[in-house]
Amino acid sequence: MTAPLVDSRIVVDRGAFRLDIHLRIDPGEVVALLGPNGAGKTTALRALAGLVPLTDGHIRLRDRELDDARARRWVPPEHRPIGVVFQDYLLFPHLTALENVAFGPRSHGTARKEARVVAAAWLDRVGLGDHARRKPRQLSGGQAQRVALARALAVEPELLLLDEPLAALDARTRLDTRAELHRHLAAHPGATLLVTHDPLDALVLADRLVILEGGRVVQEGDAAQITAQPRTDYVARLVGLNLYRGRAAGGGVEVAGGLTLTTTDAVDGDVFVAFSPIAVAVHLDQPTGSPRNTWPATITAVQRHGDNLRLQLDGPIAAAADVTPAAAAQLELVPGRRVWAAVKATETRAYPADA
Ligand SMILES: Nc1ncnc2c1ncn2[C@@H]1O[C@H](COP(=O)(O)OP(=O)(O)OP(=O)(O)O)[C@@H](O)[C@H]1O
Repeated sequence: MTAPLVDSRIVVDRGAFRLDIHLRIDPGEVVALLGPNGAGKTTALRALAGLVPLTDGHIRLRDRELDDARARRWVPPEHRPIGVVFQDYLLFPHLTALENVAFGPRSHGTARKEARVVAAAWLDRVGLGDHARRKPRQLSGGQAQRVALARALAVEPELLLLDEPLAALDARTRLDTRAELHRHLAAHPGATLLVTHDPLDALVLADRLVILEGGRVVQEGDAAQITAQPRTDYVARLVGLNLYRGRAAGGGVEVAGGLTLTTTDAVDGDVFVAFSPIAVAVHLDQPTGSPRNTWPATITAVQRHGDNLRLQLDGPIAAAADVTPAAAAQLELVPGRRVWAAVKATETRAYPADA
């Protein structure tokens, strides 16, 4: 096992909110910090950058202690081998693209002339060599993002921090910039921490996902592990699954509302059961026949979901069900309608809750 590049315990108190996480990042690794609003993602990123003091814990980068709350050690941001791209890029409006990028190396002590040479090379690498003299207001959102990335990479940081790097872009630009960012991150020899609440950014750009909720890590792993076995409602929604906690015994899992779901996975004790909204069939009468789980439900909402419609169902368990527009029209699936939901045992996945 290689030694981690970043080894940290980050504790930050902000009034009623407390962030308390262990975060390790390997050399060359891209980690996405994912979580709902207010989970503490930006706080963690700002603590790593040296912009927020630790209440407790430490931040070690390679063999250097950047922060140690108890020893009262704190290395200021400009002396950290860290590059940051903020959510709104924070380009200086009165400086040209070239001067904005040169600001990175300048603030790390590089001489003016050399900083401009480095900056020009980085602008070339992000495809903006011919925009060097433009001011930020003369750049598109995607171009400003690339200037901010060039500025962060121009200091050759050991750790690159990206805070919602694509959030300010429209859908089309986002697609192109995401692919481009992926190339730059693959070429970046240092480690990267990416803060996002877009699961697609995380899945495309990151090697590993760390999921934060309420200032704590609730789950971490690669995309396959997380999508296979979500462990919280937030993660389940993120990967598009219905998720329930229950007690398993003899092939059945007792979940909420006295409902027992039959699964084909051999499990025992406290478990999660997950299934996709696509696996949920909706009927007007209780279906019989092949081994199915069925329960009565009321439609509470109908939303467009890709080519299908997504129904929110209330009942002994809350569930999302995807149906075709044709089925919805034929069965008159509208809010308030009482239906039967059905899921085949083979479409469910059950796994231990305390793994
Ligand atoms: N400067 C501050 N002073 C006091 N509390 C703050 C400050 N900044 C953030 N907080 C609080 O810290 C908590 C975490 O905020 P943070 O911005 O880290 O979350 P986040 O996961 O990045 O959220 P978002 O996705 O909305 O950006 C929130 O409860 C927030 O209200």
